[in-house]
Amino acid sequence: MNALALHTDKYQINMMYAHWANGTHRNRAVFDMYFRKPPFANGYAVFAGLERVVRYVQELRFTEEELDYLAGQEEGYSPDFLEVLRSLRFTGEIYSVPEGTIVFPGEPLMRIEAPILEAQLIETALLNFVNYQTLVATKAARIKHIAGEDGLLEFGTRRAQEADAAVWGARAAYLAGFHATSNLRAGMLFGIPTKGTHAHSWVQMHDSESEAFDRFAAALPDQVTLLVDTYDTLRSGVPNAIRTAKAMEARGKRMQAIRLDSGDLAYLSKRARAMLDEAGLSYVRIVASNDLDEHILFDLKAQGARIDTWGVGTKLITAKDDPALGGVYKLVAREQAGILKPVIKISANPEKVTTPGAKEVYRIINRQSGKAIADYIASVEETDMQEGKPLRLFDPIHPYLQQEVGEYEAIPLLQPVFQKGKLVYDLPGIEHARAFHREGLRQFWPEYLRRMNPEKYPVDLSPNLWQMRERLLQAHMR
Ligand SMILES: Nc1ncnc2c1ncn2[C@@H]1O[C@H](COP(=O)(O)OP(=O)(O)OP(=O)(O)O)[C@@H](O)[C@H]1O
Ligand SMILES: O=P(O)(O)OC[C@H]1O[C@H](OP(=O)(O)OP(=O)(O)O)[C@H](O)[C@@H]1O
Ligand SMILES: O=C(O)c1cccnc1
Repeated sequence: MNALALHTDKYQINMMYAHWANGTHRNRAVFDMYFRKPPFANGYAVFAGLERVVRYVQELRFTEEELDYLAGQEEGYSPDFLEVLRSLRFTGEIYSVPEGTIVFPGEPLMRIEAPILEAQLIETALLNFVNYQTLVATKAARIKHIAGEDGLLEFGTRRAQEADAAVWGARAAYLAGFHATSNLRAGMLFGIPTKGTHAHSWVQMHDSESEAFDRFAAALPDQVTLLVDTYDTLRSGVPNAIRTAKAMEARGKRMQAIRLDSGDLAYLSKRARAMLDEAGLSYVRIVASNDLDEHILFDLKAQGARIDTWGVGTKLITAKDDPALGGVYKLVAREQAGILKPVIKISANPEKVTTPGAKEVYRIINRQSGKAIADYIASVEETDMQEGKPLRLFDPIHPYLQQEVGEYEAIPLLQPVFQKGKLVYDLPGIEHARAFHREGLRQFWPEYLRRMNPEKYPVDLSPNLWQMRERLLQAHMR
């Protein structure tokens, strides 16, 4: 089940076949991956999915079963073509921003340079991995932004769009600042912390709530979080939890928390906090869950809710309010007579006109403030920004919006990941990627990071690139 070469759209194989039939399948091509609009009307996205992409590319090969399946297709692919597929391996270059990077619309997140046969094959899988993981990481970052230093638990597996989404979504949430997941497989696969409380069924399996609480505490004395809303949160759940906590104290143990899972979470948490404090149990924390997202968190905090840890499931793992990131993979250069020539895709919508050529992205940091001013896309041959020469920044759609910058640092965002088909990138561990993400956020003024109506962060083109795009546009308009 791990074979993923056919995890692609049929049109990719058909184009690959037609290239092969015409003898052009070894011509080199350059593709950019980027998105046009951040999800959730957020100001940015959090890039995720590279680890999955690396594993996929490393293992990319057609199995006999896959080749047999292709041989039976109505297209009648020639056996000689299937032989070419049998020996296909990725031999090209992939550049990518690291996982956890704060990214913006219109800038290349990945650049793929390879024979067209390979570059075309991997499009679908790369978009599949990066679109989903980036979406969930971005949703998680929004929730984290509101939660601040509170605890955040990922509870989404039961509502996720199948098993892969559950584990990679749990990883994306951790990358963006969640503290643990309830999914043990994600914990094992990625080395992320796991946490669990108990369900209503535990209470219902006993003759009384207090018996259920005592038996749970006896079995797992160091990991006791009791769900207090099975019958009546304030009349029975919290008083029973207090009795159990006191009995634990007599055995030298401390209850960790209670969990609220229904009703008015602001009111109930304040009342529960007061009851716990009055009983001398100020160390017992309060966990809340029930269809939470960043908006409800914001509201609950505004109401003075006394919640220490938030369990978030459905709305995070399914990105319920904006469930697809529209990342695309567009051809920007192709080999002609042995050299790579930029190509353009024209659209009546100026935002959809592609930016031709192999490009690098630089994050321009103001040396005085240490904050990011803009991202600057230049052709790979341009070196002005590495040499610190003054830059003219202007909006590619509204070129009259301009500024000059002198004292800056230009950080290249795209890193080499594969070179001539070999992995040259040291994949950072998840803890490292998570810390990198947290540090990256510090580079941005809060105006770009706020939950509602964020400022638009500038993503600009170098004058050279802009002129080249204009030239190609004019040439096609004639
Ligand atoms: N004080 C509050 N302010 C804003 N939203 C809240 C507050 N308390 C709870 N919520 C949210 O309101 C929604 C209430 O969900 P729902 O209508 O299912 O009620 P419930 O209390 O869970 O009922 P049930 O007992 O049927 O589960 C949830 O998304 C919850 O997180
Ligand atoms: O609400 P979410 O953000 O998706 O978090 C996960 C939910 O899963 C559990 O509920 P359960 O499966 O028992 O269903 P219910 O509480 O919705 O009835 C848990 O009690 C949370 O409420
Ligand atoms: O551990 C929990 O409390 C939990 C796990 C999954 C879903 N809801 C709650």
